[in-house]
Amino acid sequence: MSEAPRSRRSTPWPPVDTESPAPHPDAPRPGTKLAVHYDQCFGCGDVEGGLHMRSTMGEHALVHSQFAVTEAHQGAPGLAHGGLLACAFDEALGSAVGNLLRRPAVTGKLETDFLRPVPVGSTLFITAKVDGVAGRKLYASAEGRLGAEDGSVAVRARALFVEVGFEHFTTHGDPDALTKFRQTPDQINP
Ligand SMILES: CCCCCCCC/C=C\CCCCCCCC(=O)SCCNC(=O)CCNC(=O)[C@H](O)C(C)(C)COP(=O)(O)OP(=O)(O)OC[C@H]1O[C@@H](n2cnc3c(N)ncnc32)[C@H](O)[C@@H]1OP(=O)(O)O
Repeated sequence: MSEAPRSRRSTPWPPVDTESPAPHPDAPRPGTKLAVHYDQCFGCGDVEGGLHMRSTMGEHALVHSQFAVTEAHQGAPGLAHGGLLACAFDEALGSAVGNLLRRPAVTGKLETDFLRPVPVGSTLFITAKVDGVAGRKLYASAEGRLGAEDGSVAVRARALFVEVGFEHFTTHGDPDALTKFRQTPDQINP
């Protein structure tokens, strides 16, 4: 297959003036395996049929995540479903934002570029970073490589996360589940 285009993007990123993302003093050190942020999370939790993603804090404020594509993740025969790939990137990007900035945030916008097919049986190595902060708006981007950290780029994504107060989750979510969530060791607990 010919080399995929380096970029199919024409719009600047981040799309607004931002400040450099200063990692939180309690951000995990490089080499730290990142904890499951919520055991019922479809992305990283121990959920049947979930993505079971695992992430590690890397050097230079990069977060490395792996998504092992199984038969349960198919769209076309033998190939990963694009929506599930977007989900994997939502998780990887959210993990970068949550762990580096330690600010509760939700995905406001998520865009993906699918550059190469991702086969069942492959592992996508996703590297995510926070690109900039503008008040509550937290911009992050990621790329996913096939089979190895230096494999071919198959997917790129970028996202806007919006910082929210914990009332976001109590108002719109399940307060009992949130109570359980906040009892998770090392969780963000303002
Ligand atoms: C998740 C737990 C986190 C807890 C912390 C643990 C961390 C642990 C570590 C890590 C693991 C995390 C891994 C998880 C990964 C998965 C995350 C998800 O799946 S999140 C679920 C999907 N997303 C939603 O359900 C949002 C639904 N939307 C909303 O609730 C609202 O629309 C919200 C909060 C996003 C914004 O609403 P407003 O009323 O608070 O604020 P307004 O004024 O509308 O927006 C604020 C600014 O953002 C811009 N904005 C908002 N959405 C935008 C968009 N789509 N495009 C462009 N700009 C947008 C606006 O234009 C505004 O900008 P201007 O301040 O005026 O400059």
